Amino acid sequence: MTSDLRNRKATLRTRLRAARRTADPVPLSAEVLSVVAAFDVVPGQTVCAYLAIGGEPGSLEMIDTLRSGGLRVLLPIVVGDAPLNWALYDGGLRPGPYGLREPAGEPLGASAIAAAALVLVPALAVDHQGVRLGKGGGHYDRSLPMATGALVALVRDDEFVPALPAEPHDVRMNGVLTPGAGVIRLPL
Ligand SMILES: Nc1nc2c(c(=O)[nH]1)N(C=O)[C@@H](CNc1ccc(C(=O)N[C@@H](CCC(=O)O)C(=O)O)cc1)CN2
Ligand SMILES: Nc1ncnc2c1ncn2[C@@H]1O[C@H](COP(=O)(O)OP(=O)(O)OP(=O)(O)O)[C@@H](O)[C@H]1O
Repeated sequence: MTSDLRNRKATLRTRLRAARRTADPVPLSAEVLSVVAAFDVVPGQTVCAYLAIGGEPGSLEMIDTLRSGGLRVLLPIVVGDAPLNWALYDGGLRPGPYGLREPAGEPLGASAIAAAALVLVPALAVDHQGVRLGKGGGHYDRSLPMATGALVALVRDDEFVPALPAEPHDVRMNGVLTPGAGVIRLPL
Protein backbone atom coordinates (compact mmCIF):
# COMPACT_ATOMS: atom_id res chain seq x y z
CA MET A 1 0.00 0.00 0.00
CA THR A 2 2.57 2.55 1.14
CA SER A 3 5.12 1.43 -1.44
CA ASP A 4 2.43 1.65 -4.12
CA LEU A 5 1.76 5.26 -3.08
CA ARG A 6 5.49 5.99 -3.12
CA ASN A 7 5.80 4.53 -6.62
CA ARG A 8 2.89 6.59 -7.90
CA LYS A 9 4.41 9.74 -6.40
CA ALA A 10 7.80 8.95 -7.98
CA THR A 11 6.25 8.38 -11.42
CA LEU A 12 4.32 11.64 -11.20
CA ARG A 13 7.42 13.57 -10.10
CA THR A 14 9.41 12.27 -13.09
CA ARG A 15 6.67 13.31 -15.51
CA LEU A 16 6.08 16.73 -13.92
CA ARG A 17 9.80 17.55 -13.70
CA ALA A 18 10.25 16.60 -17.38
CA ALA A 19 7.37 18.87 -18.42
CA ARG A 20 8.91 21.78 -16.49
CA ARG A 21 12.17 21.49 -18.41
CA THR A 22 10.51 22.84 -21.57
CA ALA A 23 7.83 25.04 -19.99
CA ASP A 24 7.80 28.84 -20.25
CA PRO A 25 8.86 30.76 -17.12
CA VAL A 26 6.06 31.73 -14.71
CA PRO A 27 7.43 34.64 -12.63
CA LEU A 28 4.13 35.41 -10.79
CA SER A 29 5.70 38.75 -9.87
CA ALA A 30 2.41 40.69 -9.94
CA GLU A 31 0.00 37.80 -9.29
CA VAL A 32 1.53 37.14 -5.86
CA LEU A 33 -0.22 40.25 -4.55
CA SER A 34 -3.60 38.60 -5.18
CA VAL A 35 -2.62 35.89 -2.67
CA VAL A 36 -1.63 38.55 -0.15
CA ALA A 37 -5.01 40.26 -0.60
CA ALA A 38 -7.07 37.04 -0.61
CA PHE A 39 -5.63 35.92 2.72
CA ASP A 40 -5.83 39.39 4.34
CA VAL A 41 -2.08 39.71 4.79
CA VAL A 42 -1.11 43.31 5.62
CA PRO A 43 2.15 45.32 5.62
CA GLY A 44 4.43 44.46 8.53
CA GLN A 45 3.35 40.83 8.56
CA THR A 46 5.68 37.94 7.72
CA VAL A 47 5.56 35.81 4.56
CA CYS A 48 7.64 32.65 4.16
CA ALA A 49 8.51 32.43 0.46
CA TYR A 50 11.02 30.57 -1.71
CA LEU A 51 13.39 31.54 -4.49
CA ALA A 52 12.32 29.63 -7.61
CA ILE A 53 14.84 27.47 -9.48
CA GLY A 54 14.73 25.18 -12.50
CA GLY A 55 11.30 25.91 -13.96
CA GLU A 56 9.50 26.45 -10.65
CA PRO A 57 6.78 29.10 -10.66
CA GLY A 58 7.96 32.28 -8.93
CA SER A 59 10.98 34.58 -9.26
CA LEU A 60 13.24 37.04 -7.47
CA GLU A 61 10.91 39.76 -8.83
CA MET A 62 8.05 38.05 -6.97
CA ILE A 63 10.04 38.23 -3.72
CA ASP A 64 10.83 41.89 -4.37
CA THR A 65 7.13 42.61 -4.96
CA LEU A 66 6.39 41.23 -1.50
CA ARG A 67 9.16 43.31 0.11
CA SER A 68 8.02 46.45 -1.73
CA GLY A 69 4.56 45.86 -0.27
CA GLY A 70 6.02 46.21 3.23
CA LEU A 71 6.04 42.51 4.03
CA ARG A 72 8.77 40.76 6.02
CA VAL A 73 10.00 37.96 3.73
CA LEU A 74 11.70 34.86 5.14
CA LEU A 75 13.45 32.38 2.83
CA PRO A 76 14.32 28.75 3.64
CA ILE A 77 17.73 27.33 4.52
CA VAL A 78 18.20 23.56 4.07
CA VAL A 79 19.71 21.81 7.12
CA GLY A 80 20.10 18.16 6.15
CA ASP A 81 17.04 16.16 7.14
CA ALA A 82 16.01 18.61 9.87
CA PRO A 83 13.04 20.95 9.34
CA LEU A 84 13.91 23.97 7.19
CA ASN A 85 15.60 26.90 8.91
CA TRP A 86 14.55 30.44 7.91
CA ALA A 87 16.25 33.84 7.56
CA LEU A 88 15.04 37.32 6.69
CA TYR A 89 15.59 38.22 3.05
CA ASP A 90 17.18 41.67 3.06
CA GLY A 91 18.64 41.54 -0.45
CA GLY A 92 21.63 39.35 0.41
CA LEU A 93 21.86 35.82 -1.03
CA ARG A 94 24.49 33.10 -1.02
CA PRO A 95 24.71 29.71 -2.78
CA GLY A 96 23.01 26.76 -1.05
CA PRO A 97 22.60 23.03 -1.82
CA TYR A 98 20.73 21.72 -4.92
CA GLY A 99 21.65 24.88 -6.85
CA LEU A 100 19.51 26.96 -4.48
CA ARG A 101 20.26 30.49 -3.38
CA GLU A 102 19.71 31.03 0.33
CA PRO A 103 19.30 34.19 2.43
CA ALA A 104 22.62 35.51 3.78
CA GLY A 105 21.05 36.88 6.99
CA GLU A 106 21.22 35.35 10.47
CA PRO A 107 19.14 32.12 10.70
CA LEU A 108 16.06 32.55 12.89
CA GLY A 109 15.44 28.87 13.59
CA ALA A 110 12.96 26.32 12.29
CA SER A 111 10.11 27.69 14.38
CA ALA A 112 10.28 31.07 12.59
CA ILE A 113 7.70 29.68 10.15
CA ALA A 114 5.13 29.92 12.96
CA ALA A 115 5.25 33.73 12.75
CA ALA A 116 4.24 33.81 9.07
CA ALA A 117 0.74 34.96 8.15
CA LEU A 118 1.30 33.32 4.76
CA VAL A 119 3.56 30.53 3.51
CA LEU A 120 4.17 30.31 -0.24
CA VAL A 121 5.03 26.67 -0.86
CA PRO A 122 6.89 25.21 -3.86
CA ALA A 123 5.12 22.24 -5.45
CA LEU A 124 5.25 20.08 -8.53
CA ALA A 125 1.46 19.71 -8.39
CA VAL A 126 -1.53 20.30 -6.08
CA ASP A 127 -4.91 18.61 -6.17
CA HIS A 128 -8.42 19.92 -5.61
CA GLN A 129 -8.35 18.71 -1.98
CA GLY A 130 -5.14 20.65 -1.26
CA VAL A 131 -2.82 17.65 -1.38
CA ARG A 132 0.62 18.78 -2.55
CA LEU A 133 3.35 16.85 -4.34
CA GLY A 134 6.84 18.24 -3.66
CA LYS A 135 10.27 17.23 -4.91
CA GLY A 136 10.38 14.31 -2.48
CA GLY A 137 12.91 15.50 0.10
CA GLY A 138 10.27 15.90 2.81
CA HIS A 139 11.70 19.33 3.77
CA TYR A 140 8.35 21.13 3.63
CA ASP A 141 6.50 18.13 5.09
CA ARG A 142 8.68 18.44 8.18
CA SER A 143 8.27 22.23 8.43
CA LEU A 144 4.64 22.89 7.55
CA PRO A 145 3.20 21.29 10.73
CA MET A 146 4.78 24.26 12.60
CA ALA A 147 3.05 26.86 10.41
CA THR A 148 0.01 28.75 11.67
CA GLY A 149 -0.72 30.98 8.64
CA ALA A 150 -2.30 30.24 5.27
CA LEU A 151 -0.47 27.70 3.10
CA VAL A 152 -0.56 28.51 -0.62
CA ALA A 153 1.20 26.45 -3.31
CA LEU A 154 2.34 28.02 -6.59
CA VAL A 155 1.91 25.86 -9.69
CA ARG A 156 1.22 26.09 -13.42
CA ASP A 157 -2.41 25.74 -14.54
CA ASP A 158 -1.99 22.13 -15.69
CA GLU A 159 -0.27 21.23 -12.39
CA PHE A 160 -3.52 21.88 -10.46
CA VAL A 161 -5.07 18.43 -10.85
CA PRO A 162 -8.17 16.60 -9.56
CA ALA A 163 -6.38 14.07 -7.35
CA LEU A 164 -2.86 13.17 -6.17
CA PRO A 165 -1.67 10.25 -4.02
CA ALA A 166 -1.65 11.36 -0.37
CA GLU A 167 0.24 10.02 2.66
CA PRO A 168 -0.70 10.78 6.28
CA HIS A 169 2.18 13.29 6.70
CA ASP A 170 1.13 15.37 3.67
CA VAL A 171 0.00 18.76 4.94
CA ARG A 172 -2.99 20.16 3.01
CA MET A 173 -2.80 23.56 1.28
CA ASN A 174 -5.35 26.33 2.00
CA GLY A 175 -5.01 27.68 -1.51
CA VAL A 176 -3.23 27.57 -4.81
CA LEU A 177 -2.02 30.29 -7.18
CA THR A 178 -1.83 29.58 -10.91
CA PRO A 179 -1.04 32.14 -13.64
CA GLY A 180 -4.31 31.50 -15.49
CA ALA A 181 -6.81 31.01 -12.67
CA GLY A 182 -5.30 33.31 -10.02
CA VAL A 183 -5.91 32.44 -6.36
CA ILE A 184 -8.11 29.45 -5.66
CA ARG A 185 -9.15 28.81 -2.06
CA LEU A 186 -9.28 25.13 -1.21
CA PRO A 187 -11.75 23.57 1.23
CA LEU A 188 -9.99 22.04 4.23
N1 LIG B 1 13.01 26.87 -4.68
C1 LIG B 1 12.90 25.90 -3.79
N2 LIG B 1 13.49 26.02 -2.61
C2 LIG B 1 13.40 25.00 -1.72
C3 LIG B 1 12.70 23.83 -2.01
C4 LIG B 1 12.07 23.73 -3.28
O1 LIG B 1 11.41 22.74 -3.64
N3 LIG B 1 12.20 24.78 -4.13
N4 LIG B 1 12.66 22.81 -1.08
C5 LIG B 1 11.63 21.86 -1.00
O2 LIG B 1 11.62 20.97 -0.23
C6 LIG B 1 13.74 22.75 -0.11
C7 LIG B 1 14.99 22.26 -0.77
N5 LIG B 1 14.81 21.02 -1.47
C8 LIG B 1 15.14 20.81 -2.80
C9 LIG B 1 15.25 19.52 -3.26
C10 LIG B 1 15.60 19.30 -4.59
C11 LIG B 1 15.83 20.37 -5.45
C12 LIG B 1 16.16 20.20 -6.88
O3 LIG B 1 15.46 20.62 -7.77
N6 LIG B 1 17.29 19.62 -7.20
C13 LIG B 1 17.70 19.55 -8.60
C14 LIG B 1 19.19 19.68 -8.72
C15 LIG B 1 19.98 18.85 -7.74
C16 LIG B 1 21.45 19.23 -7.70
O4 LIG B 1 21.90 20.06 -8.49
O5 LIG B 1 22.13 18.68 -6.83
C17 LIG B 1 17.16 18.31 -9.21
O6 LIG B 1 16.88 17.35 -8.47
O7 LIG B 1 17.00 18.30 -10.43
C18 LIG B 1 15.70 21.64 -4.97
C19 LIG B 1 15.36 21.87 -3.66
C20 LIG B 1 13.93 24.14 0.47
N7 LIG B 1 14.06 25.13 -0.55
N1 LIG C 1 6.82 15.18 9.39
C1 LIG C 1 7.79 14.37 8.92
N2 LIG C 1 8.79 13.94 9.72
C2 LIG C 1 9.77 13.15 9.26
N3 LIG C 1 9.85 12.71 7.99
C3 LIG C 1 8.89 13.09 7.14
C4 LIG C 1 7.82 13.95 7.55
N4 LIG C 1 7.04 14.17 6.50
C5 LIG C 1 7.60 13.50 5.48
N5 LIG C 1 8.69 12.84 5.85
C6 LIG C 1 9.51 11.99 4.97
O1 LIG C 1 10.01 12.74 3.87
C7 LIG C 1 10.08 11.93 2.70
C8 LIG C 1 9.46 12.61 1.51
O2 LIG C 1 8.07 12.81 1.70
P1 LIG C 1 7.13 13.18 0.47
O3 LIG C 1 7.26 12.15 -0.59
O4 LIG C 1 5.74 13.49 0.96
O5 LIG C 1 7.86 14.51 -0.04
P2 LIG C 1 7.36 15.86 -0.73
O6 LIG C 1 6.19 16.43 -0.02
O7 LIG C 1 7.17 15.59 -2.15
O8 LIG C 1 8.67 16.73 -0.50
P3 LIG C 1 8.94 18.19 0.08
O9 LIG C 1 8.19 18.32 1.36
O10 LIG C 1 10.42 18.28 0.24
O11 LIG C 1 8.51 19.14 -0.96
C9 LIG C 1 9.40 10.62 3.05
O12 LIG C 1 10.40 9.66 3.26
C10 LIG C 1 8.66 10.91 4.34
O13 LIG C 1 8.56 9.80 5.15
